[in-house]
Amino acid sequence: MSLPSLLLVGCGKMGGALWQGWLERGLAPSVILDRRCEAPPAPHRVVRRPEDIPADFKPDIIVLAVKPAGMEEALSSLHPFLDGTILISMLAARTIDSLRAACHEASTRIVRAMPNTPAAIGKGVTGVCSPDLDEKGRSLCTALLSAVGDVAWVGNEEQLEALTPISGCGPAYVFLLAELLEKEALRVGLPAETARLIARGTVSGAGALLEASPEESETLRKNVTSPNGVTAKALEVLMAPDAWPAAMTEAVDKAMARSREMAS
Ligand SMILES: NC(=O)c1ccc[n+]([C@@H]2O[C@H](COP(=O)([O-])OP(=O)(O)OC[C@H]3O[C@@H](n4cnc5c(N)ncnc54)[C@H](O)[C@@H]3O)[C@@H](O)[C@H]2O)c1
Ligand code: PRO
Repeated sequence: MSLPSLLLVGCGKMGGALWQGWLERGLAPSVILDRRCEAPPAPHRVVRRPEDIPADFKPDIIVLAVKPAGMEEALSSLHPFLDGTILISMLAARTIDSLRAACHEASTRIVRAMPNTPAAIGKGVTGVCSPDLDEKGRSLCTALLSAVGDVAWVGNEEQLEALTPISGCGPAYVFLLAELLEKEALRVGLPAETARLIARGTVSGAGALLEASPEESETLRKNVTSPNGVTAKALEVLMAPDAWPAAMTEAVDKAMARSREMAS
């Protein structure tokens, strides 16, 4: 597959993960704009200032992955490239209306997306919505984003905001679990190297099983849990209503509230 003509703006944690995922599939953005991208593997494609983008470059798609606070500045510097393009914003807490306003009068079709960092290895999940796209535009975006993982089109921005604290933030919750398991492994007396190996292997192995198995996650959990056995004792603690279920609800609510606060 070849990519559409693509300008990636912002190549930090998230933009860099997308870039890495595309590169690993033999794809590459036509131009990457990042003011501090240090050691790019394809330097001829990377520019640090919008003035250094070739004036005759006409991107089909611009992927915006700067911090939400940098939206206006980035889009105003991109004005010569916005007419007739599709802009896919990866920004949390920036609405389609605010993106459109920041494009001023340009005839840009706006797409709002929420990716996650496993895109770097082609295992991302990206939620997407747009009121502006026809079938062809949707297919183009799907082709681009499905190169780095699963794509879930949702009907409106409320749904996109709802999935942000689940899939956008979700990898952080899973990495935290790996950190905590490693700490516990150390606490119960395992050597550091073993603690790291078994914590990472447990989280990544469970993730891989979840991916490979047709079973529900609940069934996979029950498969580990012998009646009246060892796991059951641990889950009594973790699954108590005021433990993980309550903590997860509170975490998602707090993340949603922060997203709304950042949007206002
Ligand atoms: N990190 C994640 O897991 C994640 C997940 C989903 C969505 N997002 C969204 O992605 C966006 C980027 O987040 P991040 O974590 O990658 O941040 P980051 O700070 O790591 O990356 C932002 C990059 O943008 C560059 N940049 C800033 N202003 C620029 C400009 N005007 N022109 C060119 N380059 C510019 C910076 O140099 C930096 O490399 C955010 O809006 C965030 O909401 C992040
Ligand atoms: N990372 C971004 C944040 O923490 C958005 C979702 C994941 O704000």
